[in-house]
Amino acid sequence: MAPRRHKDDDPLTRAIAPPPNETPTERELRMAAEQEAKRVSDAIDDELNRQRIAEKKSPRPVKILLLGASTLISALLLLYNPPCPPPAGQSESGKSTTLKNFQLMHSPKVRTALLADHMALVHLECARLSMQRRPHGALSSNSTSSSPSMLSSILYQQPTQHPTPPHHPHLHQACMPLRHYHQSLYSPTGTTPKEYPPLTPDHLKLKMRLAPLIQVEAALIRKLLPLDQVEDLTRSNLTSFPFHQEISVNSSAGWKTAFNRLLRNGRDSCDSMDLINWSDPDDPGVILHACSDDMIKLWADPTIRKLMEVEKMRPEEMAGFFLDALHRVTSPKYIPTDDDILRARLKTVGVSEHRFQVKTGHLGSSMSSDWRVFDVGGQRSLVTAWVPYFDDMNAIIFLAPISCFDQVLQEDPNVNRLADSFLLWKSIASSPLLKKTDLVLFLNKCDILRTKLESGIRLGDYITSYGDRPNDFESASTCQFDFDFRLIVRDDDTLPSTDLRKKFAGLMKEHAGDRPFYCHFTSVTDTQSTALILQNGKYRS
Ligand SMILES: Nc1nc2c(ncn2[C@@H]2O[C@H](COP(=O)(O)OP(=O)(O)OP(=O)(O)O)[C@@H](O)[C@H]2O)c(=O)[nH]1
Ligand SMILES: [Mg+2]
Repeated sequence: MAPRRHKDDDPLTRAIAPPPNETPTERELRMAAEQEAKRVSDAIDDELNRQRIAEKKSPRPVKILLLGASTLISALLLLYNPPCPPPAGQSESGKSTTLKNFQLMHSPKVRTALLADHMALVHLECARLSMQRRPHGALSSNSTSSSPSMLSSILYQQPTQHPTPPHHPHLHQACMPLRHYHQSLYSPTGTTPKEYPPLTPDHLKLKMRLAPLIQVEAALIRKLLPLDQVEDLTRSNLTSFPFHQEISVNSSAGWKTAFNRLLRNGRDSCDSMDLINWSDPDDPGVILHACSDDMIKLWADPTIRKLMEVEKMRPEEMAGFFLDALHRVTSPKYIPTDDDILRARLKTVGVSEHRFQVKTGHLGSSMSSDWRVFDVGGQRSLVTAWVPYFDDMNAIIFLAPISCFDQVLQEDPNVNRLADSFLLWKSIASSPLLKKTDLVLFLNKCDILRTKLESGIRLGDYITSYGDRPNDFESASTCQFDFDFRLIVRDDDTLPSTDLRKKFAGLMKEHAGDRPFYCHFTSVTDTQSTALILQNGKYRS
């Protein structure tokens, strides 16, 4: 029989036992410290109880979950079919941008806090794009660029040679327009021969003058990420700066900004002097300002434009639209505008809750001034993190980027992104878990859809039955046609005849019966129109 343990053997008892040979004075001090600790603990308990009672008495908050394609389908599959790996998803549908609209409208202090981080983000975007080193997979979903690394290799590694094809064909295809992907599939070598314009010694000089941007990139990443994340990155296989990967911020981690300090000091406005140390020659803002003319020169250079044309790159459609505003964003007086804040891209990792006081509440719930908006990162690894948020949401805002008709999923080049959105919408509408949740559909990125169609990208090249109908936004969004996408391998690729909005409405009716269908054509980077939708409660369309 095992010997009985004496209570003094218990490590916890030993840990809290008074020290042996304790003097009366020491004992007195210890007792006082213990009493103080108990007082603090009781106060915390009282406060928590008080908050619980207050929350019970106050009207229920309106809870809104922001979802884009991938997050939802991954969770549903996990719930219904755990062994099945979640499918590839679409991030960049505009969830965080919608959240930022809420923040700009309802939280002036948060707006101030966003400034410093977004200045760094805008600068990072300029530095990376000017070096043509935007990371793989980090193209905004509005981009149809096939391979920024290709241009990078021309400009930065082999300036006088033709580039070699990328090492990883799958990555290369990630955001490739279907047509080009199609061509590459059926061309004998797997790639279409391209004619690159020759570079001159002036381009080499330009490249050398822009070299300090590498240092800027590293410094900005350090500025943006919490210390532990920077350390993790440095420890990973990317052992040195600059990092060839997309920057993401875990929503639970506070950004480490100068502005958090300002906020703590009660400041709610700023000027650029708060954000750039002009006496430090290594400050990213100072270097960018010094490189500004060369960056502008680079982007105006006809050879570089031609290179981008050959590579099917459309920088104006990327998040880095700031390249058109280089002079403004690198000027000493630069402070990010609301537009800049909405357009700067930072991938979300994790689930974050944001609280707002809203004067009128809609979305089909009880009136309440307290709104809680949940933003969920679009990566599949986060699935389990946000599943618990499902059951008590008043509404889900589901963002379907409709400009993606000519793009395929990053992880599955056989699936058209728009077709994937239909599938995901169907999954939400038919989910028994969401029976009591209002579903609000944002058909997002309308501005990009319009630009794409105007630039001559034909809907009919991707959606067969669209045929020769007028290639403009109005026809595309309202005309009746079959959604039979090219290059879709799923069984349900022949979809019923309807227009874009009606297609989603039809799926809702088919799978959710007579539940109300709230739908909006949105460009959530447009603060004014988005504010109208969010503020005036025009949810019923
Ligand atoms: N032009 C345009 N850009 C948009 C629109 N909506 C989002 N974007 C841009 O698309 C990029 C991605 O948007 P996010 O809001 O970060 O996407 P997300 O869904 O939060 O992505 P994850 O965090 O990766 O899940 C950002 O650069 C946005 O500025 C839109 O309606 N029009
Ligand atoms: Mg996000």
